[in-house]
Amino acid sequence: MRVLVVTAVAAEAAAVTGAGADTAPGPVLPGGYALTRTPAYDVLVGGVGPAAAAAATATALAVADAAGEPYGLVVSAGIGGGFPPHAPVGSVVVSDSVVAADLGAETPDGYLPVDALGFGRTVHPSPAGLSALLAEALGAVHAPVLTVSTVTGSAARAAELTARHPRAAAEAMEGFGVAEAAAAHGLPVVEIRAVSNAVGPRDRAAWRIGDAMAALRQAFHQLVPVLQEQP
Ligand SMILES: O=C(O)c1cccc(C(=O)CC[C@H]2O[C@@H](n3cnc4c(=O)[nH]cnc43)[C@H](O)[C@@H]2O)c1
Repeated sequence: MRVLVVTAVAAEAAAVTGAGADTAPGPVLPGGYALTRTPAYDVLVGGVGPAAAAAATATALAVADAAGEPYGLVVSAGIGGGFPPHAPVGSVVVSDSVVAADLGAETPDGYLPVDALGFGRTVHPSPAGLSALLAEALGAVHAPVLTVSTVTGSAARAAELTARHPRAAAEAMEGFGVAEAAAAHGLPVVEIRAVSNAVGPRDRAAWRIGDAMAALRQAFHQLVPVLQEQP
């Protein structure tokens, strides 16, 4: 099965590709997106935020389809914020669902997700068996991962998200965009996040980006044989 891994930035892609031997630069895709090939998966740098991630992922999937080499699985990967106590800094989260957490409308009675307004969707379930297998292989938290367009920076916002999504273990900015593109191509999606910071009041001094990149690299090192075994 061909696997497409989508990261936001080049440093995350380097952590993911660094885990696999024999990396080779792939074609530069329309739009200028950089693709790197490894024996186990291709890695795409798609940009920050759900819209950039959706555009890049859709491009890579369309190019692969046109070449007659379609992907079978899409993975959104990178660093992210962890919801205490589920996902401490340095831990890894594998999605059981990818959730758009701020796609909707604010009303006097509270937030309404876009599907409650009669449009689209806000949840992409990850394939249950595969995502559980990946989480088990990594010793990772297996839980919903939220996609936000604005990084949470206050206790009040963190509490609001936790109230709406009590099982959520992580938030990041790209997963739902990747998932929308994957779904348009009929493909399953899994999100994998290494936790660099706690979701809550902004505290730049507490970010552990190096530790999270190391955890991301180690996670994909462990995933290579698991992904290569998939039919
Ligand atoms: O300025 C801040 O307070 C701040 C806090 C955390 C992350 C950022 C970023 O600009 C990074 C965005 C980038 O990294 C992913 N990411 C990492 N941590 C989080 C988070 O807590 N919430 C959402 N996204 C996060 C994200 O997927 C982006 O690719 C700034």
